[in-house]
Amino acid sequence: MLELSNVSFAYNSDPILKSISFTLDQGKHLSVIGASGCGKTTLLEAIYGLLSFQGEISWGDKKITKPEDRLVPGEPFIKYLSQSFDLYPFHKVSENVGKHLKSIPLDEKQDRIQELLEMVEMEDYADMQAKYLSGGQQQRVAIVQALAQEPELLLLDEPFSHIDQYRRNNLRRNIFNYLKEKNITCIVATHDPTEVLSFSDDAIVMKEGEIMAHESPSHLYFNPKSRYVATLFGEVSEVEADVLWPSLNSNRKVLLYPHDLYVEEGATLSVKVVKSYFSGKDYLVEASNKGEKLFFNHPELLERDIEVGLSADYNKLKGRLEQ
Ligand SMILES: Nc1ncnc2c1ncn2[C@@H]1O[C@H](COP(=O)(O)OP(=O)(O)OP(=O)(O)O)[C@@H](O)[C@H]1O
Repeated sequence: MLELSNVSFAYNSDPILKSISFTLDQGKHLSVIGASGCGKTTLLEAIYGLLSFQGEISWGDKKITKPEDRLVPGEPFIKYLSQSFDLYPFHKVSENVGKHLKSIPLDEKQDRIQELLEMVEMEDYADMQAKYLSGGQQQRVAIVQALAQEPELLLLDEPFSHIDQYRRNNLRRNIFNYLKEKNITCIVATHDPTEVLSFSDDAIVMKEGEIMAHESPSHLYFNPKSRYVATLFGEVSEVEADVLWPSLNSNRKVLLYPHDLYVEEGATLSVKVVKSYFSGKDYLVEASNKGEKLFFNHPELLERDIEVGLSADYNKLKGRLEQ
C-alpha cells in the first residue's frame, strides 16, 4: 500500500503541496486531476523521491527517500514517466525499449520488446532511430519503457497527451488492462475526464496544492462538491433550484451538466440561445439566462436568439443541490 501522511513541499516561500494525506492499495489505479498548476506533477515527483518534502511517504514497509539520501534520486521499485520522454535519439526504438529489460535472458528479449511495442502499436517502428519519431510516437515508446520493468508502482504524468484521439482509446484499454493483469499500482496525473471515469478506481481532485476530494470516479462525477470539481468533467451550469423547481421554495443552487437539461414547453427556466456547437451525437447549446451562461444538449440545431424553456429531473439531481 502507498501511504502519504501530511506531505508538504515548497520551492520557495509559496507552498506547492499542502499537507497531503491519502492511501492507495496495491493494484489500484488512482487519477489525480485539477487545474493546471495545482501541483499534480509536484505530487508525483515527491512520491518518486525527487523532492525534499516534509511529512512521510511509504510503500508497504519501505519509506520513500529524498534526493539528499540517495546518489541517484528516485526509487528503483517505482517508475515515473514524466512529460519529457528522454529517449536516446540515435538508438533504434527496439534498443530504447531493450535498455529497460536488463534482467531478461537474451533469447526472450526480442519477443518481449515485440510484445511491448505491439501494445502501443509501434511494432512497425522497431528499427527506426528514435530521433525520427513524431511527438506522439515518442510518447508511445516512453510508455512501454515505463512498463518494461514491471515496477511495483507506476507514476504517469499526462501519459497520452500527445497521442491522437483515434489511437488513444485503444492504447488506454491495452495499457490499463495490462497493468491490472500484472497487479501494478498506478497513479495518473491527467486533464482527461475519460482517464478518470473509465480507467481509475479512485480519483483525487487537487486545487492550489490541496486535496479537494478523494472519491470513486462515479461518485465524484454525480456528486461534485463544487463548480471547480464539476468543471473538470466538462461544461457546467449553475442554476437556482427555485427557478427549475418552483415548488421547492429553496434559495439553493444546483450544478448541472449539459445532458441534465432538456428543452420542454412551459418550463420555468427560460433561456435565449447564443450558439449551437455540433458534437456528433447532438449539439452543445450555449444559452443565456439573465446574463448567466448555461449549456445544454439538444438533438437539433437551435438558431441564435430563439427562446426555449429548460427542465431537469429533480429526483435525479436532488443530491446535487448546494448545501
Ligand atoms: N522548479 C520549480 N521552481 C519553482 N516553481 C515551480 C517549479 N516547478 C513547478 N513549480 C510551480 O509549482 C506549481 C505546481 O506545478 P505542477 O507542475 O506540479 O502543476 P500541475 O498541476 O502538474 O500543472 P499542469 O497540469 O499544467 O502540468 C506551479 O505553480 C509551478 O509554477
